[in-house]
Amino acid sequence: MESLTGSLEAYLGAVRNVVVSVDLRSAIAALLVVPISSILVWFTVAWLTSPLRQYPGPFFAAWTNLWRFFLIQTGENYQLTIKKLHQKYGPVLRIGPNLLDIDYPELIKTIYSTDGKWLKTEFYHNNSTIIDGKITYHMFSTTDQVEHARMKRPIAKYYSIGSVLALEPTMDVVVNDFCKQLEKRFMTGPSGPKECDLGEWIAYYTWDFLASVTFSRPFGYLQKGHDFDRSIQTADKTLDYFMAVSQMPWLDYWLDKNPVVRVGPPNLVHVTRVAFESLVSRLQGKDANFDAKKPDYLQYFIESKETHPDLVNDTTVMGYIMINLIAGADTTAITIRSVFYYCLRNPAVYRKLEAEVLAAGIDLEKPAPYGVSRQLPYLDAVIREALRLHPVTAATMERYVPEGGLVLPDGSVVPAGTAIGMNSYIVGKNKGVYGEDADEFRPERWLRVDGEDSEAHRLRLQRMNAADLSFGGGSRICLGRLLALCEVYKVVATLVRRYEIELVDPTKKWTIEGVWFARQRGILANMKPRK
Ligand code: HEM
Repeated sequence: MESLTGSLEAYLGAVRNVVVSVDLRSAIAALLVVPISSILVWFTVAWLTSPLRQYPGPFFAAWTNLWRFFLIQTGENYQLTIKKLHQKYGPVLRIGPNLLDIDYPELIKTIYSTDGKWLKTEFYHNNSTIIDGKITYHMFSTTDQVEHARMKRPIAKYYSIGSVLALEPTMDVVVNDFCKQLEKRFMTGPSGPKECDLGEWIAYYTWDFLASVTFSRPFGYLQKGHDFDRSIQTADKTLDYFMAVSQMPWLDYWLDKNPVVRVGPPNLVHVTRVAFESLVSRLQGKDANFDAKKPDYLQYFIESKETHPDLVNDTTVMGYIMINLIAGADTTAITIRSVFYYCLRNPAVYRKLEAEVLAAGIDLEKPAPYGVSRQLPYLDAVIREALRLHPVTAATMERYVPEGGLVLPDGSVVPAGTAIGMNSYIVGKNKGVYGEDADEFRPERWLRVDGEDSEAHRLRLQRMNAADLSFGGGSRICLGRLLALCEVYKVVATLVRRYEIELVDPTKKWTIEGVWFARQRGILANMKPRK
């Protein structure tokens, strides 16, 4: 009897447990089902009612920005995928619930305009710092046109060709130092000639170059021969963070700008410290690196404090210094690498370039003057072609469509508030502008061809120039482009003049890392001095 009662109790207990667990499971299910189904309904309604539904693109991209977020993690595959999708779907591609990437070079002037109506989107916002507890944007990342004009006005003139050329004596010191190090370490040193990771060394050159023209003091990468403070590596990580998080800008508030635990990329500690020390010692009149007869950007920026006391203070100057370094070093390195990589893989091109540079009367012992190198048509064609085929940035430069919408060439209207833009990597290869061989490196396309009269060449050039987005466009066009070009023309002409250069393995392809700054690796070269 006792055992029967025990079994009954055990049975009832088991039934109770089942009932309780069934209740709990249904409660949990109810709790999950409601929000999940609401989210699904919300996404479905948004998808069904979106005015962008008419534009083609990958299925998931129309639902969530996560599609781009994950694709970006695959590096170069991102730009290759966007290119393939354009080939499949045509010039208008929906790559986000509210984002269109278009390949209409004829709309560059409209979207990247100077009328101040096409605002940058929040894509740019995480490129910012917290100062006095407040998120602070700089000239590249602010989306507010009035604030942008206030930042740019005091210093714009220092990026004109006149101001840039005043820095040429300082540039020459860095170019000479670059050559000295290459010769010592890879050509004539005690260990004899050996192969050089030219891509790496170009980065040492550009970082030291930018530091020298900015505050008359190189970081020392050339002298030390490696990324001794890991700043170059850190800058790469920062850019990769920028590109990933920019796909869903709100993420930055949870990560880098999180007030409790910061989960952002590493800080550029050493670069910031050197910049800060230079500013302080200059303001105190104790900067031993500065020669008052040789201007630098720090001097220009301090001058801007006097000319625009209402707009510029020491914090602004620090921001100006940092943007010079961050926007200027990797970008120019990528361009110089492209020039050498493409030319050295195309012997006929390289031979033409050598012939032109060697005939230009550039002194073997001195860096090529900008005035001379800028006048060399084939060098110019080579640099333009490198910027076209491998532009520094390989992502959509997003802008908001203003009031009134945008009528596309197919007659459809993109409503105001849509994020839209072009990608230099895509428009630079537009076959309507550059021809069927747009995917090939052919500098001759920039020159007059046999049988082409000067008017036809002028018109063709005009069309290619209008489609050139390698430095962006409109009121947000690259501020440092003349400085960058000066740096690139000088160093390419100097290296070609002084050395015989060849790739260790001309058949080996470089690898690309990154999307916003598509950085290349694996450009190994052998070099020897010209007789
Ligand atoms: C070959 C080298 C360079 C390339 C290809 C390049 C490319 C670009 C591009 C494409 C943009 C526009 C981005 C956008 O609208 O989304 C830009 C903006 C900018 N660049 Fe460069 N850049 C180069 C070198 C430099 C240098 C040397 C500096 C300064 C020392 C610099 C400073 C800036 C600044 C400040 C902006 C923001 C301009 C604004 O929003 O008003 N860049 N650059």
